Amino acid sequence: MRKMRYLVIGKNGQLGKEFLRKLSEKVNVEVIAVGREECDISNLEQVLSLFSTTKPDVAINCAAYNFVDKAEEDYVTAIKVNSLGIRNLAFASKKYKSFLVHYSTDYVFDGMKRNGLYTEEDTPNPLNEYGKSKLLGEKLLKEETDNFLLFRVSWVYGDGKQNFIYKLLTWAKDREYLMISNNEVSVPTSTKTIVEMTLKALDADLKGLYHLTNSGYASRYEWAKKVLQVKGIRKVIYPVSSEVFNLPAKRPEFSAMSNSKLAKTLDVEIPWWEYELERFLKTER
Ligand SMILES: NC(=O)C1=CN([C@@H]2O[C@H](COP(=O)(O)OP(=O)(O)OC[C@H]3O[C@@H](n4cnc5c(N)ncnc54)[C@H](OP(=O)(O)O)[C@@H]3O)[C@@H](O)[C@H]2O)C=CC1
Ligand SMILES: Cc1cn([C@H]2C[C@H](O)[C@@H](COP(=O)(O)OP(=O)(O)O[C@H]3O[C@@H](C)C(=O)[C@@H](O)[C@H]3O)O2)c(=O)[nH]c1=O
Repeated sequence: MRKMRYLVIGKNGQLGKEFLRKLSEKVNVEVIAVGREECDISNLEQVLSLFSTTKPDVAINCAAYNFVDKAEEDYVTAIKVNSLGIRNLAFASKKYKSFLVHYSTDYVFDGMKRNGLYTEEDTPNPLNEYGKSKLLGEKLLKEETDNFLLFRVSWVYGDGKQNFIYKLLTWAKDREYLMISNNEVSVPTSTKTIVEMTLKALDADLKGLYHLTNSGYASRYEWAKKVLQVKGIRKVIYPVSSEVFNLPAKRPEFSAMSNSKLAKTLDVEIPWWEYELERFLKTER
């Protein structure tokens, strides 16, 4: 029997690394992984050549331009990667009959919802260039193929530097005290949960759009307090409004998404963010 062939695109990012770790535990699968050096997703020729030589059953796209503040100026790169890059992957997936898994973000929402968590039915309205480029990526994906799983994830952390926990721990080393925003609320979500739920969704032959987060929600201040507590770091930490940082990109105030659709469809309990965070911090490599 031919082995199931997975293609992981963006192997050097935090999510890409977690997929490689998890897939290496699986038997009877073949895993091909590429980084930006091997395939720049904004380049259609490179993408087509990758798919024609590998012909994956499932392509998992972990590549993205994630620099939220930088994207305000460098929106051309953000669109090339997060929007046109996804169209390239979707086009190639359709041509070579692969199933495509892709990830979007809570930053497609404006954070103004006041009656509950964001569901898949809510209308996106991104506040910043990064969010706009990711939303356009979603649209182009759906235009090119219907053979996809699209997960919106939020506040992702794992083995890497492009996440809030890494930044917080660096600030805690360098600064006398910390100021952390208490008017931004979403769901810290681990790469481990994302990978486990994605693989379950693939096993269950799900298709379409799902919000994939850990359960519950928190402000950045609550998240930071929990990180320092678990790590045993004693540091003065003040809750402040994000406005004091005067960052280039506007961020949504409340972008927490509900994972109910996914949890109910798969009939699973998705770990609470505090539980998952503690597990991550205690087993960090
Ligand atoms: N991090 C977060 O907080 C969140 C992430 N997401 C989404 O989750 C997914 C995974 O993110 P995450 O693992 O955190 O991302 P990372 O930033 O850790 O990794 C992204 C990877 O994409 C690669 N990349 C960038 N541009 C290109 C390109 N043109 N062609 C090929 N590869 C490229 C980068 O390569 P290089 O190393 O060379 O730069 C990097 O290895 C992404 O879709 C992201 O938008 C959604 C919500 C929150
Ligand atoms: C400098 C500083 C920032 N902050 C806050 C303000 C700001 O909103 C936030 C910036 O942290 P980050 O750079 O990790 O945040 P950001 O890059 O906006 O994180 C986002 O990344 C993209 C990719 C996503 O898709 C989102 O889900 C989300 O994870 O931290 C503090 O609380 N204290 C500080 O001292």
